[in-house]
Parts: sequence; C-alpha cells; structure tokens
Amino acid sequence: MQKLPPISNIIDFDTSRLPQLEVTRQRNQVQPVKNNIADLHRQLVLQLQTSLEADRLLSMFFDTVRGSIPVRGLNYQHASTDLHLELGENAIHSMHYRLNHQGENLGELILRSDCHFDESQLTQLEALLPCLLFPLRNALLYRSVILDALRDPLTGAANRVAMDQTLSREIEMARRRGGLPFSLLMLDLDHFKSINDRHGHQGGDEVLKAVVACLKLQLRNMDMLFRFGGEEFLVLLSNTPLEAAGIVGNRLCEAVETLPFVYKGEAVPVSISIGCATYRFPESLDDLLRRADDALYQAKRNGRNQLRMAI
Ligand SMILES: Nc1nc2c(ncn2[C@@H]2O[C@H](COP(=O)(O)OP(=O)(O)OP(=O)(O)O)[C@@H](O)[C@H]2O)c(=O)[nH]1
Repeated sequence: MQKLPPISNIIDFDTSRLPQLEVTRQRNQVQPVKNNIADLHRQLVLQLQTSLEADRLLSMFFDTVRGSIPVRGLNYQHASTDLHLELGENAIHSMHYRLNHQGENLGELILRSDCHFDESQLTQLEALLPCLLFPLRNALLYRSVILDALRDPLTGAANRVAMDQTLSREIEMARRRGGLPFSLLMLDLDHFKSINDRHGHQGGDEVLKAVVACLKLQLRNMDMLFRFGGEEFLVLLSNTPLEAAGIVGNRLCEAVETLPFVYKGEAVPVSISIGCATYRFPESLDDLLRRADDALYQAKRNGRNQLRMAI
C-alpha cells in the first residue's frame, strides 16, 4: 500500500490565498486567472450554502474545482463523525490538507491529480478551499447531532430510533426487489440481573460496553448493531440467508463466552442467547421480529448461551 505523506498543509480562514492572489497576479499581470478564480469563489460560496450534508458539499466543491484545475479525485475523512468519502478516481500525485476552523479539526482532504500541481494551480486551489470551511463546519455539526440522536450514549451502538428507521427501509427494499434475503439476530445477555446485583450498575454498564465492542469486532462493516432495550440487542445482516446468519450468530455466542472480562480484579463470565430469523417475503416487520423473539425465547429456555433458528 502506498504510504501517504504526512499532512503539512493547514487550511484555515486566515490562510486564504485569495487576497494574496490579488497581489501576486497584479505583479505578474495574469488578470484572467484572478477573474476566473474570483468568479469560481463567488459561485462556490453560493453553491455551498445550499446543503447541510457534508458529502454533498464536498461533491459540489469537487465538481466546481475540477472545472478549472485538473483534479482527478478527492478523498475526505473526518474521524469523529465517522465520515469517509472518495470521489472521482485515484491518481499518483496528491495534495494533502488538514482543514481547521478556529482550532477545530474539520477533517483531512486529499486532492489527486495525474501530474504535479503547479504553483498557479495550488494558488487557485488554496484560494477556493476556505469557501468550504464554514459550510463544512455547519454540516459536520449537523451530522454529529443526527448521529447522537441515533446512537446509544453508553455503548455507541445504534439506538431504537435508528433500528426502526433502518429495518423499515430494509423491509421496503426487500419487498421492492422481490425478497432479497436479510437476517436478524436478536440477542440478550444471560443472567444480566445477577451481574448487576454482584458488581453494581456500573459493573453492568462496563459489561454492556465490552460486549458491544466484542460484537463489533466479529461483524462486518455493513452489518448493523442496535441496542433496543437494556440488555437487548439486534444485529441486521443485509444480503444474508438463514444458514450464513446462523454461522455469524454462533460466532457471536462463542466470542462473548470467551471474552476475558475482568471487573475490579474479578473475572465476570458473560454469555448471550440469540434468536435468528430470515426475512420471508412478504411478511411484516412485526412478524419477522416476533419470529426472532420466539427463537430467542427458545434459546433462553434451552439453557442460554446458544443460538436458535426461527421457524
Ligand atoms: N447496568 C445496567 N443494567 C441494565 C441496563 N438496562 C437494563 N439493565 C438491567 O438488566 C437486567 C435485565 O434482567 P432480566 O430481564 O431479568 O434478565 P436477565 O437477568 O439477563 O435474565 P435472562 O435474560 O433470562 O438470562 C435488569 O436487572 C436491568 O436493571 C443498563 O443500561 N445498565
């Protein structure tokens, strides 16, 4: 894998090259570029006011910039809101920028090109980049508010609101496509009341966090984990038929059972029970959840720490 050079360019409002551009171009007498960039700048400022979606803003920025600078691809990352974006194509040359606004990290941006950016292109680029900062800052704030509304603050898993929205969408898609298989794993910690009784609520909370971290390690990026009750979780496995979902479910049981969890020096044995159900076109969401719940009930009745498949 190609090693990325360290990020050396920081784009802040104060570092805008637009005022400098004025001076530089007057000295060099290259008036059309200045006008072109000033126009692009105005156009971008207006455009970037039209959305609060960070990916949409970056895509508008990319489209506008590559109208005048030979940028082939754009890569953007903002770790704290978990935003990763790739636009266009890969290319061998790149410029790396760390975007800042009043000390606040607004992410890292890489612009790619087939050939080295020359000084004039960099001047143009860096005159346009500050247009992105304020809209991007608002979009990231908006994104983090939305993420918080959909996330369980204790474990970081998606919450009940997110679960209802996601499952409704998944059913809708499965129905439209005529029933692509997706599966649900309904999960519940075993004897969690005794864990709370023995180790206190704080100990119980630590167990919940450790279990979520353990489950996430076992799941693929596209699988979604929701906490929908106190010690109840649901995993959505898109494009996954019953047999494959059973394999994942067994793997989760095993991973949690072998979790070496220690609280205040004492080993705490933890296990989960799972009910697994695969969507059957055209059943309703309630029916699917009821089947997963019945299977979970069977797993509990059968001795816990196991997976049961829904009928
Ligand atoms: N620490 C902690 N405990 C919670 C939280 N939410 C729910 N609980 C506890 O979870 C426990 C659930 O207990 P029960 O429903 O009896 O289930 P259980 O003891 O796990 O028994 P089985 O599910 O039958 O194996 C209760 O003691 C709740 O107080 C939470 O956020 N943190």
